[in-house]
Amino acid sequence: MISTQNVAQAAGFKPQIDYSLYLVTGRELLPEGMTYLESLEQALQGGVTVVQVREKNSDTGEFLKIAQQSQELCNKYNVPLIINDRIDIALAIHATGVHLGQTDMPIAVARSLLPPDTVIGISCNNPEQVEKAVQEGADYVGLGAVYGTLTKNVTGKITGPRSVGGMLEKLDGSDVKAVVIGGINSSNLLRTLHGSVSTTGHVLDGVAVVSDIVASKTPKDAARKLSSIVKAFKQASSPASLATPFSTQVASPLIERAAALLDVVRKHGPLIHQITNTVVTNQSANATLALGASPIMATSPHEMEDLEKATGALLVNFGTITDKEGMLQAGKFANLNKKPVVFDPVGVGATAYRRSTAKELLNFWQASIIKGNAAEIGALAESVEVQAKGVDSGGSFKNPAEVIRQLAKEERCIVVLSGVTDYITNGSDVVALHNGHPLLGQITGSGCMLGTAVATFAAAERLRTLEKEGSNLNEEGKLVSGDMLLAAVGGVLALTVASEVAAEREDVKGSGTFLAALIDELGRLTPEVIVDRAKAEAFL
Ligand SMILES: Cc1ncc(COP(=O)(O)OP(=O)(O)O)c(N)n1
Ligand SMILES: Cc1nc(C(=O)O)sc1CCOP(=O)(O)O
Repeated sequence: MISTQNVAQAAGFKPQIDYSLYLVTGRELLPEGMTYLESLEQALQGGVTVVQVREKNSDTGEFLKIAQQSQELCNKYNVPLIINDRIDIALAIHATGVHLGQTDMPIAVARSLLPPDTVIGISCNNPEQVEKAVQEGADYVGLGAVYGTLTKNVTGKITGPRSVGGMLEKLDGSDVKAVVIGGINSSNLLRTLHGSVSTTGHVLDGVAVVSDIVASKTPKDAARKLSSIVKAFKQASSPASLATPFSTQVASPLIERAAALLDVVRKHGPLIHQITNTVVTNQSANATLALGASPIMATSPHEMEDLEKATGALLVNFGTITDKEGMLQAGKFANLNKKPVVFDPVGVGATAYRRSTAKELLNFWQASIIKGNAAEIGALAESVEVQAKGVDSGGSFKNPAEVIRQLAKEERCIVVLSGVTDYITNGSDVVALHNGHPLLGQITGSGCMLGTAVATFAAAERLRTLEKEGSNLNEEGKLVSGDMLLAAVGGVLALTVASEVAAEREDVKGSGTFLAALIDELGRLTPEVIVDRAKAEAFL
């Protein structure tokens, strides 16, 4: 049977491949009772869009037979076939393409041997390799390994999604396509797609998978699940589906909508899971209750799978980092259950351990909102402008809006920079809020309570959006439903406005009575008071 791909090749055109779901075969992983061709056909029926035959332990004759059989099946489903490493096998079956590794035949030599319309892909593990692949005329790159995998002994570094952005940026201005590979499954796929974007907005064309499909007893279902996640992500991130940017809104409706989330908190009383530090656990829990939500301060990694199904949002505050495994698992399951994750990297600039832990966490799960003071944001942004003084900050940025914009693009999330003026960005629009009171600086943990308030409003914004939008395909493709910029603005305003009202009370004589009054005023706060007192400015 002749496929459309073969017809395009025969006419001398390079075939256009849909890389959305790229199956790399692995016969040694097949479950008992499942034949290779049965598994491949099911995978094709489930929505695999391109297949690579990868035979690491076969002699030439066996490889050729498997390649021919695979091609018959792929042609039946009009799916292109690529051969791993072996130019001779690709030539023998007129394959659509070959996939080369860094230590395989150079692209130029492979090109000289293959018909000009053959697609050539190459594995890359860092931006320099991607740059070289573009110069040498690759048609696509396989980036990885993005996570650890049992399928192959990976020699390069595990990139994590955060390093994929830097590699994708090297493809800007070229037609070279990109997939990620290594440890991808239906549980981490959406988070991987969301996190693997360059600061210039370059996204992946697809994902390559071996074991999640090949080792499955139901490869059709496995492929279908992966395929629907990729489709939903592509739909949600298409320009037409992206939310109206703030720059086309006026500031006051934004404040009104953010303040209105307080009513949603009180209507639903969402559970706010907080892994926080031992200094502030009690007052953060009381602040959560006062706002109308319900705190749970669990830390054990063993309960995160259950907990993140029930929670409204997760706050990871690593002020006393004693529960790293709990933090890793909590974020992973929050991403899986599409719950907002607020990260408060307390004192991240203070020690090398904190810096490496922050990187590890941000590579393992995707934060929806990062909140920190100038020193914390500076440390994450690798800026030398502001120094850490323990968990406090010394100095300020010359251009805070630019620092947080860049960090938001790199981390693919909302960034809140707290201080006398609080700055909030989604990577393009920046809101500055001038509320708050100096007494907030006189109590320990006011920054941690800010994280609590932001997480509470994030839970409310997600609930509000799901109530309004239901479960359409556009929401399915998002890691978290709702406008997390709005949530961050609401959470910051709730705490800072309540602090102003508390400080004005006659019974407040100093920081001790202020803390009690602050909890009271969080409980008495209304959306109207927030709107009346909000001092907001927008930098577009
Ligand atoms: C899509 C895709 N990306 C990367 C690889 C790995 O190829 P390589 O580096 O040649 O390693 P082996 O597959 O030969 O072990 C791939 N096969 N496919
Ligand atoms: C074939 C291959 N190449 C990799 C690379 O990093 O280049 S990782 C990998 C195996 C991917 O298998 P799984 O989807 O089962 O994790």
